Amino acid sequence: MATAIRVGQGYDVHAFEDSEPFKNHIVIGGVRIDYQRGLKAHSDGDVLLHALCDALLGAAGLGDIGKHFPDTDAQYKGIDSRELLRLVIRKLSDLNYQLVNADLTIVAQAPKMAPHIPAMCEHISTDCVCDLDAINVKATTTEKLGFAGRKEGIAAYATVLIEKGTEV
Ligand SMILES: Nc1ccn([C@@H]2O[C@H](COP(=O)(O)O)[C@@H](O)[C@H]2O)c(=O)n1
Ligand SMILES: C[C@@]1(CO)OP(=O)(O)OP(=O)(O)OC[C@H]1O
Repeated sequence: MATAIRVGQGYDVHAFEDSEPFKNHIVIGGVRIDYQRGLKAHSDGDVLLHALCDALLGAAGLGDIGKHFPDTDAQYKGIDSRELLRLVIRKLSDLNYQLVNADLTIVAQAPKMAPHIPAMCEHISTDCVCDLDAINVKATTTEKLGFAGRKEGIAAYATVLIEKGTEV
């Protein structure tokens, strides 16, 4: 039995928005966080899960999230991004890939992410069908610099390792 391992990286940004349905809360890592603004998106705007989906798809050589779930398709309007993550995991599983670990970074001046990180890790490990300690979520400000520092939006980075068992 030989094991193939592959790395993937993902990056996503969503801008803050004040109109319905993006008011008063954001969703990050599947956690709803009360906030004075929302994140503009076709889906629920979960920038962290979008970066993770891109990293997983990239690692498997499957393109990116927009290729599989176009933002012009009405079936994804307002969708819970955890559903997209589970669909991505199924695509990898069909190719006999599984997640080894994911290291994720949220770039946001506000709101404070730290209290919500344990719940994010729980959601992601459940959806990725992996151990909790395979998922690491971090947050950082940009010391008020750039679009994130001006609170114009939130960015997220994801790095993943996936493995595939192959018969030899
Ligand atoms: N939106 C954020 C940003 C950061 N944190 C936590 O604060 C710590 C310090 O952030 P710096 O940008 O000053 O390095 C960081 O380690 C995070 O734990 C946060 O919770 N939410
Ligand atoms: C998730 C999708 C699909 O609803 O839309 P958005 O929520 O706008 O997110 P984005 O990261 O811009 O691109 C991926 C899209 O295809």
